Amino acid sequence: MEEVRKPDNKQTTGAPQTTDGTSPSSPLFRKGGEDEVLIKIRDLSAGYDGRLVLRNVNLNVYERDFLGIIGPNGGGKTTLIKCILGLLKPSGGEIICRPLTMGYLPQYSSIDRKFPITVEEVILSGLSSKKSLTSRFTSEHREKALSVIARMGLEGMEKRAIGALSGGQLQRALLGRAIISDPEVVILDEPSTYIDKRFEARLYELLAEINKDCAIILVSHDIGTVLQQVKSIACVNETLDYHPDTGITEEWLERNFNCPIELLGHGTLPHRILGEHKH
Ligand SMILES: Nc1ncnc2c1ncn2[C@@H]1O[C@H](COP(=O)(O)OP(=O)(O)OP(=O)(O)O)[C@@H](O)[C@H]1O
Repeated sequence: MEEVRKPDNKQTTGAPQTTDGTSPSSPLFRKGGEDEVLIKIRDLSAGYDGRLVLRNVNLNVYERDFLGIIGPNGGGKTTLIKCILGLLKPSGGEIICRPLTMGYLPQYSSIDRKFPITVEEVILSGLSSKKSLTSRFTSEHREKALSVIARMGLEGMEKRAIGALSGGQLQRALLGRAIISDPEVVILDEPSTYIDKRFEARLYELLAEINKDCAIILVSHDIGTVLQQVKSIACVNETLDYHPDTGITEEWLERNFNCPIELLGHGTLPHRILGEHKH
């Protein structure tokens, strides 16, 4: 049973209402891709208060994909994620998927740090869908939370309120919440904003590990780092331009960012970008 999210049938489940139509010449086709398509996005448009910020977006997210989403500020990356998560109703087009478990790490700026909740409670809250509203977390849930706390390098901080964490520690706690349920898709919106270089290396090791069984969608401004981690890349700037691998060119970036971008070589992969633009 697939779920179809359309403007006029929010979160309706039922048979898919469109055929895939993907062909080898289509941007939706991934070279050598025999993996199942987990999420199909077709001609999606979305926005706020009648103003469209996304138009005609087409994208497939595959099983075990590691999709990087890049793009200029305000280009619509978070809006696309909100649509995928079912938090924002599309204005047009549709998102088709079977019921999937998704873990989500929101953008840091959207977190209320004054909310009175501890590290352990934040991480456990990622298992809320595994129990009824009124029942308590089981000892197994708590053991799982402890192992995630260790994986996130937050040992000893279990009972600390999130308001007393550094930015990087809070992002690690939120990442723990996103992965504790072993979801089929993990969506990370700017996960390394406050994370230091030492944990960033661990973060990407961890993502490579969970990517063995789980698709990852990673939104980031750090194009150089993203290109070294992901399998495919999409640039969102009102529309979406998909690249089935990471072999992108400066021209591709410039076209999508609408400004000059310089890639510095580092091994075989672009390492850093410099924007010499006026806006
Ligand atoms: N809740 C909202 N209500 C009205 N407009 C919004 C809302 N959220 C985002 N927008 C607007 O929609 C556009 C796209 O925003 P979005 O957050 O999706 O961009 P983004 O690519 O994630 O940006 P950034 O790189 O700065 O995080 C922006 O112009 C933004 O101001």
